Amino acid sequence: MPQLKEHINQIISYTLHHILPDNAVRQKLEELNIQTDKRRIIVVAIGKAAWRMAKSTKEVLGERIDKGIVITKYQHSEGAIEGLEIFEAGHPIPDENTLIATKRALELTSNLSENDIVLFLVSGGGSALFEELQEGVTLQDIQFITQQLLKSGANIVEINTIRKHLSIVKGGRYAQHVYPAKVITLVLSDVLGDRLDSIASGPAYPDSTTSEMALQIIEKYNIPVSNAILNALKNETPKELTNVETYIIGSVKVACEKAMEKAKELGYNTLLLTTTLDCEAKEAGRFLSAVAKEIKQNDVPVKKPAAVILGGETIVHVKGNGKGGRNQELALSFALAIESIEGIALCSFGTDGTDGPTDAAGGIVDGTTASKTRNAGYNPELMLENNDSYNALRIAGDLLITGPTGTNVNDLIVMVVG
Ligand SMILES: Nc1ncnc2c1ncn2[C@@H]1O[C@H](COP(=O)(O)OP(=O)(O)O)[C@@H](O)[C@H]1O
Ligand SMILES: O=C(O)[C@@H](CO)OP(=O)(O)O
Ligand SMILES: [Mg+2]
Repeated sequence: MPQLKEHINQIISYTLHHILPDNAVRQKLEELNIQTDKRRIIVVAIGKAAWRMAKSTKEVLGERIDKGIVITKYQHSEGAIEGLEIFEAGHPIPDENTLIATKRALELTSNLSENDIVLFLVSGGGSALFEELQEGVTLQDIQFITQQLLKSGANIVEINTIRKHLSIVKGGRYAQHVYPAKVITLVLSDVLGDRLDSIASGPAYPDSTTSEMALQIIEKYNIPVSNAILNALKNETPKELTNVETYIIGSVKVACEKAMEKAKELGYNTLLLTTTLDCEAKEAGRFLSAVAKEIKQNDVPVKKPAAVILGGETIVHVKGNGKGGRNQELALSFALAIESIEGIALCSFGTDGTDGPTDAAGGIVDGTTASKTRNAGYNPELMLENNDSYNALRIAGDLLITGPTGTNVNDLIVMVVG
């Protein structure tokens, strides 16, 4: 069904264009009237959307910015921004450059006074990109624990509970560093339910998680850690901060709305199924195949031609040694369940343009996908089992490749039944 996939592509392009943070940043800064504030302004931008958020901020505030820094993932900077220092670092595992860049951010925001504002631009990815180590914790410790957590099936709230308690800039501690300056934070949310203390591990937000919770998570997922790490986890994060002001300027809900808008324009009956999908990726794929078949056969719960939209972040228990991501895994599982059925297509992708440790944003599949992989001599069921969704979809020619998008509001799924 080439036309269905073409429509999905149009829905995706439209959505990605309309969820760039530029306008939302501009609007919020104007609404807050920061230009006229007499205090000195220092910009600190972290995350995968940091560059674009900083660029729009510069466009609005110009010379009002005294100094600033952008810390983003490799290949996510789009060039120089006058007056701001730009750093790129490792994600999702922090590296030496994370520490170097963060050290610089801390220097730029040291010894501040009540006459200063830190304009903190936060997007997902910030946890790996903004890190200063607690005494007794090494970079290798953080890298190892992050690796273990990422493949354990732990969700991002759980992962960040650990990250917050091991860090001296996360979980509200960065706000303490800049005190008594005011931190005004604009947040692009990539966490379900927009939990501000979880997005980028909430460097300037009171932490709702505790050391006890962190220790329970270590136990729940059997993460091997030393006594030094257990001790570090016992350092409690701040639960109250008096110098922070926080605003959410975008989330997966906006992405879902934009996708619905374009689908309607293309003539589809639309259904927003959820903005909080959070189950195992391949189960979500299988479940959605059942919804698609119901629509195809009975026009239930929505009449054909139908576009069903979902937002969220699934999880994967990575057990195999293949290559993939949660969106590709969902798409492959869906493709297997609708193999050879016509009139159904689905795309699941990360709005940041990267799904797992791959160069794909996700997968865009239909009833021909699994057969194409099979006809090339591969076994797509085994590949799914081995968490090798990237190669299964690559062989079928059904990866979605966008490159870094400039934004990051979690994952979007567009399913169409014609
Ligand atoms: N081979 C694989 N198959 C499926 N998922 C994987 C695989 N390898 C890693 N992942 C998942 O990819 C996630 C990280 O993906 P990424 O797109 O970078 O996340 P985010 O955009 O939230 O930073 C990990 O949590 C892990 O569960
Ligand atoms: O930085 C983080 O903690 C998470 C959530 O905000 O982002 P990402 O999943 O993109 O790494
Ligand atoms: Mg994420």
